[in-house]
Amino acid sequence: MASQLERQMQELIRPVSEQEVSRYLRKVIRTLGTEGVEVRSTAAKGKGLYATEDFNDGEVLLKEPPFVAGQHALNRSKAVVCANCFRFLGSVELQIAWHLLCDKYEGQPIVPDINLLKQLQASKSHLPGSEKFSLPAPVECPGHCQHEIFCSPMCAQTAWESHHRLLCDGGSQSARGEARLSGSISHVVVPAKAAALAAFREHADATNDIFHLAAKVVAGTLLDAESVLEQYPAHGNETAEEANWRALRTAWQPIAAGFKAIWWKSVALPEDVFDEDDFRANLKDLASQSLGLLKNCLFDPRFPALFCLDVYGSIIGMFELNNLDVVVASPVEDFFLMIDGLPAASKVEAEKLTGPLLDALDKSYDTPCEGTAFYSLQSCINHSCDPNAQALKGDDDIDGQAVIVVKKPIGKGDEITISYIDELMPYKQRQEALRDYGFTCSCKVCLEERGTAASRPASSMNAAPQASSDSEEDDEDDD
Ligand SMILES: C[S@@+](CC[C@H](N)C(=O)[O-])C[C@H]1O[C@@H](n2cnc3c(N)ncnc32)[C@H](O)[C@@H]1O
Repeated sequence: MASQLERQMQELIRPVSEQEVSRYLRKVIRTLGTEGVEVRSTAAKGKGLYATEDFNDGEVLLKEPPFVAGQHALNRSKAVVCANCFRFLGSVELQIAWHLLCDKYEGQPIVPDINLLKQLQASKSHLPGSEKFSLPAPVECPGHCQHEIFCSPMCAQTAWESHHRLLCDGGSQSARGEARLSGSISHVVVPAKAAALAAFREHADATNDIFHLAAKVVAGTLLDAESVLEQYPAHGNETAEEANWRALRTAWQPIAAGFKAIWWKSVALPEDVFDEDDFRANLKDLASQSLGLLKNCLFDPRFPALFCLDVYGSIIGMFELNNLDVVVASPVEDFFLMIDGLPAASKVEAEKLTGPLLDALDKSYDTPCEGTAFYSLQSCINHSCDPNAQALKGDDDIDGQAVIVVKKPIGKGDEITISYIDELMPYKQRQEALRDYGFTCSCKVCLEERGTAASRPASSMNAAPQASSDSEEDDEDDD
């Protein structure tokens, strides 16, 4: 007979009822204040986002902050951003100096003048015209750690309450056990926990950024479960274990509503991998290492099911199947464009200072903030190769919100679709790219193109994705 832990684990990873999902997503829509959309399910595609009113070309139909998100590890040396909303911080000077001080060639910084960079970083030196690009001053993490900074006390508090309270190593203060902040899961970070957090972070940085997001989900679920227990402690005949399980199931709702599959079972097999069992076993092993390190920092005996490997695998699988890239344009790019557009005499003068910096930044002068995020509502939008909407940011969108813009008129009742891939690719490449999402596209364009292929003479037939033929003839046909 399955143990209680096994039963709880199975319950967390199984798909939940449509009613439960709808209830949760209606709450998300209400909280966002979004109008004109609803989530519905169909047998063919599962959940989808539908219009409940007409939308015109160019209208923004959804703006949604991430449920969980993170800046890519490699991008952290290029862009100093708010760890909660991804706005660029400080000043253009800080951004340029940080980027150039982090850029290394054979262990040495590639910099024109290291003293100048340090002065720019400390706001002791200024670049001409930079005041036109004012950025929010960095706000320290409430737990005084060095890993996360924010654009405002509100962002700091949001991150703190949603996950960071458990993932903060609290800098020197709390390492000595002095920091006491809101909430009853203690934030006293003893050196052993700080070391365990560092080991987890190091492993995620070296292997897969997605583990950072998974850790935020685990931490957030623990904090939510704790808060459910505080508000609704065990009552009547309920045992403490039953109350803990009730609290965990309630806290798990946002993840339960996400489209999921276990990571190592669902990732598409890369074309150059021939030993599938070995490939999947390696991914599972990687997730197991990461979970082991996370347990060293966060394990809570009240909620053991949250630390089962399959549960961790389904959180990661949820990102794999739903993630949207976070891209926020850099103000540094606009700054150099402004310098370039100055009247000739001022430009010559300004470039005495900015020219060597631009040369040193070279092609990466316009590097945006890059990361990855899971959005509760945006992740319900299905794919079409002829989409009526797109994820598209405007000049005002200077944070990590998902912005979905209407691409062609949408009528009341229509399904809202975006393209997960470059929809201009030929049929076969599109299906290949969609393998990562685990489905064969049945949008109107694909059905038509499949029909065309099926009606061609056998000798020149374009292979449907399942029949995958790699011959050159097929490739040419696709074009
Ligand atoms: C980001 S989710 C979209 C929401 C999803 N339908 C759900 O139930 O949560 C992506 C998944 O939706 C399904 N899907 C999206 N677009 C589809 C399409 N055009 N045809 C068939 N399935 C699709 C696939 O299972 C895909 O892996």
